Amino acid sequence: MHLIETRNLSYQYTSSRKALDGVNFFAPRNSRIAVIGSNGAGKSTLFRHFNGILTPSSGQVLVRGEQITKKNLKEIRKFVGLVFQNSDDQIFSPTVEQDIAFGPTNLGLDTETVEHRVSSALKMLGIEHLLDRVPHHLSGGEKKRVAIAGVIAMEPEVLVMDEPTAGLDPEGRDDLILFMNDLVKTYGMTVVFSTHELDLIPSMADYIYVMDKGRICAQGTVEEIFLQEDLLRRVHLTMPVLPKLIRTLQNQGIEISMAYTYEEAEAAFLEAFNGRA
Ligand SMILES: Nc1ncnc2c1ncn2[C@@H]1O[C@H](COP(=O)(O)OP(=O)(O)OP(=O)(O)O)[C@@H](O)[C@H]1O
Repeated sequence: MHLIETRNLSYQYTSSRKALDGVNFFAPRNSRIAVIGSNGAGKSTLFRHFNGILTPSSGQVLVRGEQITKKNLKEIRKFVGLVFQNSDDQIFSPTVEQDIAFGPTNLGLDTETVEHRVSSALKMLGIEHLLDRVPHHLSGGEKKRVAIAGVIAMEPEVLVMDEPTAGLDPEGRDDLILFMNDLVKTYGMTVVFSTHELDLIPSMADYIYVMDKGRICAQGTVEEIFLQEDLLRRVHLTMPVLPKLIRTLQNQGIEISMAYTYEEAEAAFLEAFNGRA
């Protein structure tokens, strides 16, 4: 049984084109899944189905094998935490502390547990110093961390993040990648996210879904997707810079292994060029 599964999921806002059209998606336990696609491809619409914010026009959404109903909605939202693309849609309390406490308090947890959850979430996101700040006065990157902390404080088993790296500075992005990987490795969580920063995906995901015009047009491992240059071009995406450079060198007859992360590329270049003048 998958933690999240959609079967032939379609969704239509009031406009004529379907925002989702027959989407079959699944997230197994302990996986790191990237969903990519150009603007308007349907990524946010898909994510909003995972915890019942949107209800399918047709098809099914199953969470732990169960369809989402009014009765299990609260339980589902505890299980699947969704971080919105725009942090302002998520943050509304007068202080950061109150904002992060909002979710756990709503779960009916006692004060001591709520305090513990809030301080752990602040620590995990490295934002203890923001505790008393007014959320709406924070920078974009700070707001993003607060929004993620608020969801983490609910201790979901699946964390769904819509463009989590957008607006973060380079250090903030690196911290987020380490944090996400730690959630999966140390806490056994499942992470599903969307991004336009394809270069980051090899260090953040094991599996990729490619969306175009409301459909899943390809899916596979990082290697399987990023070597399909034609497919990426067709859906208005570009191959990440490291595999693209290595592919160019290979096409020029240089013997070098394909690589996707910085560390892999460093090893591949050293192996290929070691000893050359
Ligand atoms: N509230 C809404 N009302 C009407 N149409 C909407 C609404 N939200 C999204 N859409 C439309 O649904 C389609 C999918 O949008 P969605 O936001 O899911 O795309 P996305 O892949 O997340 O895009 P982006 O990368 O720009 O965030 C688009 O055509 C969009 O215009």
